[in-house]
Amino acid sequence: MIELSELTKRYGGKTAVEGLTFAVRPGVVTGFLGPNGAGKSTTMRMILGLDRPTSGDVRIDGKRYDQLPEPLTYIGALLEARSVHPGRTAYHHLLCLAQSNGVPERRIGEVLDLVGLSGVARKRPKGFSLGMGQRLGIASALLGDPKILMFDEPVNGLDPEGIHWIRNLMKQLASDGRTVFVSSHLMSEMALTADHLVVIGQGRLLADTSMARFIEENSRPYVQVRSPDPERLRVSLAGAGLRPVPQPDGGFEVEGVPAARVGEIAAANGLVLHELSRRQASLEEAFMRLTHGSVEYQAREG
Ligand SMILES: Nc1ncnc2c1ncn2[C@@H]1O[C@H](COP(=O)(O)OP(=O)(O)OP(=O)(O)O)[C@@H](O)[C@H]1O
Repeated sequence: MIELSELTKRYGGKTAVEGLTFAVRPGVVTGFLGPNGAGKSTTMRMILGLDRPTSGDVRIDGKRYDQLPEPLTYIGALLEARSVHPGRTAYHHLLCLAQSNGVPERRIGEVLDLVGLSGVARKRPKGFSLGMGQRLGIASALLGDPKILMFDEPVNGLDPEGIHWIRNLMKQLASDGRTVFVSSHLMSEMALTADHLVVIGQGRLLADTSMARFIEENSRPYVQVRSPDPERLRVSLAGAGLRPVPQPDGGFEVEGVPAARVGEIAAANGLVLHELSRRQASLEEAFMRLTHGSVEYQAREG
């Protein structure tokens, strides 16, 4: 478990993270979301002891990072910036990490196998593709067989096969009972991967809730309905006190009513329907709605 308590970080006059309190629990994938500059990387760096909090504190299974005897065996992380010594082979890179963390050498073969890099173990990572580099980063994170894993933008720049692989790996790690904390800007990907969400904006906590509740609380469900006779459908729905919103495909979106009621109104008016479905907004729409007020860098609408 990762526990943050009133965590605050200031860089001069700039407050990057302010009073963050939340816990990341084992057994589920927890997504970490926030607009650009919200403070996600700063928070992750503080969890790993790479940045000192101005105030507040972070505990990894009850201990501060600098109190962990062999940190890699407690928490493994993939951060955005890759830090691999250019002169070392993939195997040698992992060997150095293993030796400084009391990890037996045989574990290197296991993690290389797990991430699919056994064939290039003796090659230097400077010739690796982005996907191979990410796999090596993940091998480093898994090396100490830690109970807690943290990934900052793990799917950045990966092809669909690589994205699919990382998604399944994270789910597998969580179902093994590990704590998995992952940041990403790809909402559709996050919706497929995370069970729980922590959302921040301008350094402050905006939400700490399950994926399903987050979407439900930050979006309104609606009914999508389509008929070969759209004008009569519109008149019938409006006559029943509803507000059908026309869509480009000739259908309507209707808020604040169950799908069954829309079907009954259509039947009572002898209307044929080609579509009647209940829709929930996507994670992306829910995220945009929640964070709208805390977006720091916003492009002008063209
Ligand atoms: N070393 C630093 N010195 C000064 N300001 C910093 C430093 N690191 C981060 N910041 C500022 O703190 C804020 C939070 O940055 P951070 O990189 O943590 O955000 P983020 O949520 O990870 O953003 P992104 O999604 O763009 O990666 C930003 O306004 C950033 O400019």
